[in-house]
Amino acid sequence: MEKSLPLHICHVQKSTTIINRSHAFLHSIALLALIYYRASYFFRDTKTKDIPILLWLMVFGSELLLSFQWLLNQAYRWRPVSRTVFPERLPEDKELPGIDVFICTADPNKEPTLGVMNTVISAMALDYPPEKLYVYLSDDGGSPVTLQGMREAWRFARWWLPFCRTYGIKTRCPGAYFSALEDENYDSYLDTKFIAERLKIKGKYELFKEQVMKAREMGRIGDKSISTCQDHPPVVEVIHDNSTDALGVDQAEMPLLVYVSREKRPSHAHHFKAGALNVLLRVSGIISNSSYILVLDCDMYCNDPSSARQAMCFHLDPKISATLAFVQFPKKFHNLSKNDIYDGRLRSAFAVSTSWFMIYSFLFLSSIFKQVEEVLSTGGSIQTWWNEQRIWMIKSVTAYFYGTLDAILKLFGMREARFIPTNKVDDDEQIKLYQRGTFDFRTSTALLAPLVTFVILNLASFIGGISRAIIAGGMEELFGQIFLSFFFLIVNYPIINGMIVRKDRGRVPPSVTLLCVVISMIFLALGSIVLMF
Ligand SMILES: O=c1ccn([C@@H]2O[C@H](COP(=O)(O)OP(=O)(O)O[C@H]3O[C@H](CO)[C@@H](O)[C@H](O)[C@H]3O)[C@@H](O)[C@H]2O)c(=O)[nH]1
Ligand SMILES: [Mn+2]
Repeated sequence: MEKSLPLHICHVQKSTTIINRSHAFLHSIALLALIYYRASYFFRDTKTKDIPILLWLMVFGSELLLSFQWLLNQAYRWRPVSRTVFPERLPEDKELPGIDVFICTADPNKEPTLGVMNTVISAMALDYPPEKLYVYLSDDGGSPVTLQGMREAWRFARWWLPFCRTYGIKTRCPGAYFSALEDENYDSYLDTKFIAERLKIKGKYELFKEQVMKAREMGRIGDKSISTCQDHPPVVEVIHDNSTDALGVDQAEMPLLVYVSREKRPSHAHHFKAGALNVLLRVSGIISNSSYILVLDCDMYCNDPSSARQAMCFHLDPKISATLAFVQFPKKFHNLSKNDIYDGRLRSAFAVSTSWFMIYSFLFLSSIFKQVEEVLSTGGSIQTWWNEQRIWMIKSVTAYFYGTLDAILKLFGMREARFIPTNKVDDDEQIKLYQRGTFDFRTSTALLAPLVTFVILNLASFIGGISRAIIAGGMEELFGQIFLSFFFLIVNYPIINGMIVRKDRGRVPPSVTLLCVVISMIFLALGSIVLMF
């Protein structure tokens, strides 16, 4: 028997490993020195304690927290690897295991049906034996519009799938394929048969779009009293269509497509996406019961048709399959602008705060240089790093702050689990601002307030520091304060710009700025009270 070649190879990135570990070593020494300095304060003679204990504790607490975060982040820096797969070495199609694809949607208004159906179609069009592929959509909205959309998607897929297979189309999400087409102009290189076929399929796609829109209009008029998002009976429907309109393929060459809307009643907790996935497990257990499951959100699509086969290169490897739970593909975002201000690319960032001066400066520079090194070596630019800094600060004072608050409240039983699906409807004005690299501050006051307060406090700290240095001297002592607040201010210039300069609708509303000035004054007053003790 011929010796079987490996399905995948894992390479350790040697040079990155060395850089990461040396950096981790130096950085941890500096952190330990800082912690030692902070802790030694408590053993000092009370007479030499010039800084109030409360302040010391607060700063120490946040430094410990940041150090802990830093430590956790070392996990994926310790042994960076890259993996290569060889799908061509997989067993023959008839020996491949079945895959159940689970897609969840919750609300046809926030998650436009056309987008959800594009996800469904891209999953059906995966390069995998169709008789081994089963696509399930869970509709928590229980909406007839979505069900009708599924029937239309099925009809269109009968044209789309053979088109993709014949011409080896890489982008299997039709919406993405046709919109990318508009930007490119390479038709002169292509044969006329393909161009004609593509035109035909584009026509079918336009028709499909129209049908989905029509279903939406009908849904609006339909009787809302029978069922709502929160209150509806279960529906399971295997989508099929026996109409004889010129078929693209035989039914046999299409993956099975199933619509599932679980029963929801206001009196019963439905457990959000997790609850929906549980129901899909039960339904698929009866219909197909495949050994492997691919989970997608309704706003994702498979951007590489071979991804199912790629995943199988890990799952079918006898060396690791016994201990392998899941394969995770990196999320790629489409429509990212060049200067991606919201840092959608998802690289992680970190930093450590304020003046045992040498140690601080070392930690500050060490984390900045490490981050710059990582950004540049992963193909980013200085601009990317700058955006990451800003978004890290923004997330720290908003998302992480509220997340922590939420976790604490939940711990004390003062809050129940809640989930509001993200709005996936395209907002043209918002997209325009984003493409121009301008922040859109049209969001809740709760989100803006900590951010704007953070900026105002740093502004106060910067101005206060400068004037104290001028009036009373002592530039050396105040250098840390002045430098750090200046750094925060320039990184967050877009917020200052949104507060003061901009006049468009995406600016920071003046009422929010005013509110934050008041909050900042309260903070400063509290600070001075603490300083008095
Ligand atoms: O009651 C619900 C609520 C949500 N969803 C679906 O869950 C998915 C994620 O919801 P979304 O509003 O897009 O949340 P995000 O914050 O964008 O999602 C991120 O965070 C979620 C919670 O951690 C993860 O499940 C997602 O994969 C991840 O993309 C969507 O397909 C929803 O349709 C349901 O099926 N039922
Ligand atoms: Mn999402």
